[in-house]
Amino acid sequence: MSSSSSSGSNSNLQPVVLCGPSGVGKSTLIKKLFADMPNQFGFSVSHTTRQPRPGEKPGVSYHFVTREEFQRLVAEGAFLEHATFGGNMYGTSAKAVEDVSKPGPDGRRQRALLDIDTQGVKLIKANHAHLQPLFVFIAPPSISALRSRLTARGTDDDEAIGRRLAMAASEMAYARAGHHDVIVKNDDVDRAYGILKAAIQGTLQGKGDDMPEEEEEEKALRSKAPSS
Ligand SMILES: Nc1ncnc2c1ncn2[C@@H]1O[C@H](COP(=O)(O)OP(=O)(O)OP(=O)(O)O)[C@@H](O)[C@H]1O
Repeated sequence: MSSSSSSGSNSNLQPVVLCGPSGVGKSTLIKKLFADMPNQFGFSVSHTTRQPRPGEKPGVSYHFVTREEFQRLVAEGAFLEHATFGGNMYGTSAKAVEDVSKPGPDGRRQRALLDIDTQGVKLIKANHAHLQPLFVFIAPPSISALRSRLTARGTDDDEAIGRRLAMAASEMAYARAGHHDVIVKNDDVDRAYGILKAAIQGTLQGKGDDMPEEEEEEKALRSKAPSS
């Protein structure tokens, strides 16, 4: 684990990368972190090709760019991840992540918090290793628990849940190979949050939880996932 020094209130500005299957509870844990440690963490400002909405401030809400500019940034490898939603392109640049820990107008620095997928983790490791983040994998107690959570959340139909589970199986295989600094098994939210907080504060001994044993269902799902 490495740390950066700062003159602000945060002594450790190492970016935190949270990664884990859809529905595993990343947003839930992030919400707890923001409530428990207010003003210490910040999200990077994304780039987008969509038009600003009333009240949105360039460079604050988003970096608004043209499609050409966006494509140029993609070609330069500037993004840790990018995707198209509803015809508009969105991306998280390495520079935007670095900017989080630079002093803002009030002089305060924040620690960047990223919620990205395994593809993004691989890109950081391959092309943006200088960010030196703390890589945390949030693991489900089991694939069947993840299925129940996704079903209970009620935001996806069966087909989408199947796709998410196949993706989850491949992300879990990547995590089992030891690419993350810390594993947090989100069985009980408060217990999981305790481990996450200790990892972020640098007081965790070891690498957190063990990955759950690979289940037969997970193996079968993995064969259906796009290779990542
Ligand atoms: N430890 C837990 N036990 C049971 N349910 C949980 C737990 N943690 C989160 N949940 C529930 O699981 C669902 C998915 O959680 P959440 O939306 O935080 O996942 P996510 O990882 O952010 O998903 P996505 O990547 O799709 O946005 C929510 O309904 C949440 O309340």
